[in-house]
Amino acid sequence: MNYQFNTQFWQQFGLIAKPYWFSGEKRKARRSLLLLIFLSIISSGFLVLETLQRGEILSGLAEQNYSRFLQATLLFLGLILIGVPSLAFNNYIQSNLSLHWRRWMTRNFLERYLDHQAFYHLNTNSEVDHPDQRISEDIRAFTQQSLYFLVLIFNAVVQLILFIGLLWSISHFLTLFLVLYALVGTLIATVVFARNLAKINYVQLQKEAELRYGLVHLQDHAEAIALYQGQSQTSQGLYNRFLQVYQNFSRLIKWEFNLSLFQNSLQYITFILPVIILAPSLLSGQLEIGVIAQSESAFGRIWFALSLIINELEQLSALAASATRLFILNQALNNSDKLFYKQTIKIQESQQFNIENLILKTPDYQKILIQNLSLIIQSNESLLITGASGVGKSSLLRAIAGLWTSGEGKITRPQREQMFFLPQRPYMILGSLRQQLLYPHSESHYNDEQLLHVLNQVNLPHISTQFGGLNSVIKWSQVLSLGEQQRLAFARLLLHQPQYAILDEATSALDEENEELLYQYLQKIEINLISVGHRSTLLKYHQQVLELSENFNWRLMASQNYYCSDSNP
Ligand SMILES: Nc1ncnc2c1ncn2[C@@H]1O[C@H](COP(=O)(O)OP(=O)(O)OP(=O)(O)O)[C@@H](O)[C@H]1O
Repeated sequence: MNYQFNTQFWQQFGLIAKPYWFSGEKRKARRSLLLLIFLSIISSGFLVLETLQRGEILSGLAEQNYSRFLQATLLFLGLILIGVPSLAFNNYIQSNLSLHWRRWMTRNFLERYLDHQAFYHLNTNSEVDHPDQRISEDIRAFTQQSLYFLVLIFNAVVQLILFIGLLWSISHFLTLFLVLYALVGTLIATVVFARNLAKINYVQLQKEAELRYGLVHLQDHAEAIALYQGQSQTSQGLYNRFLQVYQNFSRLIKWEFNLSLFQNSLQYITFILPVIILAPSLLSGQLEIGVIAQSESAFGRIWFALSLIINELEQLSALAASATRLFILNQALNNSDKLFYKQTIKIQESQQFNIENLILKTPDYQKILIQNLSLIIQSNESLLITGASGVGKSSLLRAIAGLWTSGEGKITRPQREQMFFLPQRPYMILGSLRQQLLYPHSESHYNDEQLLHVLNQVNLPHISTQFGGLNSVIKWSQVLSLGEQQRLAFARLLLHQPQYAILDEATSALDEENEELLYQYLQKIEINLISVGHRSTLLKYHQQVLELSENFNWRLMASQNYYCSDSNP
């Protein structure tokens, strides 16, 4: 991980920042950026002229010259009329542009996160922790802070150019002294503080994400934790997560304290420096008092420009941490299909279904689950997969889906759109009952009557009225029993009517009567089944049985023979 502001860091930064400015929105984005730069010039010009006029007002007063005083005051008021709206508009454009940038980046990351099911693979990669936080928090910080610094640096450069002339005309020595002073300060700040602060900020983001994840986990598993009476263990776990946040933040506070000492020491000396250096010229009558005020202002502005890194080091370190986290996520998303696993099991799409010499391993390649499996499922046949817990039944389904590719051999199967998977744990989306039924599609080709009919078919005639109709949005996973959720999942399957239904213990929570009802519907509409299950009652819906056993052994037989064999389920 890179915590230094070196070339590599800036390359990574550029890689994250660049795409938006070359995207379909580039014209609008660049126009806003140009406007922002223009407003920055106006605002900086306003600051120079306003400084000069303030000096003039003071000099007019000291000289007791009424017309000089009046002219300077009127000019000052005129400047305010132009300058103040420019400053406000400047902020408005900056916030707006960063919001658009954030929208674009969020969409871009989200699309790639969901594309090719990268979210599934990323979950098993420890380097890319908490992609949720990277997509929400880090993108927000990155877009806001990048523009903030861009404007700040631009303002600094403009003010440097404008004020350095003014200060140079007052005192060469003062100008040179200030430049040297700021350079030495920046060097010390970068070497001593920057690297440590960026690292601590990076860890802070990580720890905050872990704490938030723990709290969300508690919310998601509230019932299980309450039934186990696991509150004290959970509370301890959450507090431990918070302690890590606390400890790292304490380190951050200490470093910020040291930085603040350093910043303030440098800063306060600059308040008195111009007066000390120019005092002899003022006392000897060479300079007016107004010039001292002008030089103080110019000195302050130049100091602001030159000490940008020193003064903004905390923010810069936070930006560096977010940029690094986004860079890592970006890289993982770009390589999600090849980064984590070697693609070894071949998948071929066809109307046939067969498996040839399959060796299936866990994604970390540490354990062989199935060795040399070959089978054919005829177009009018169904397959029941059975075997002891943990032998690899669900993993075989993952390989068929293309989620796990670790191993060897070839799987020939129809396109994914023609296959419908019901996973072991029913998945209830956050949405209405209608969306629940239509999932994973969002557009409905079905009217209310058809949706209610399918609910009836899966023996859930009551849930629509019980929970406020098809459009009511509630936490379905909390209000429906496991068996009801499994029946709702079947309703989805009946609506979609795929060529193949892949059922991973999809009726495990149902009584035999309900299970029979659902399987009979599937048989009636002639969907090919690949089921994982333990009950002998399932045998009659499948023509073949694949039994997996320990030490990656397997046997395949016709279901009627399996029924008679001595190790039937
Ligand atoms: N992401 C993973 N990384 C490494 N190993 C895994 C992963 N997921 C599962 N495994 C391991 O793979 C083996 C097979 O798991 P699988 O879920 O296929 O078992 P199963 O036969 O379906 O069991 P059950 O009947 O209990 O659902 C298990 O030993 C499990 O620990």
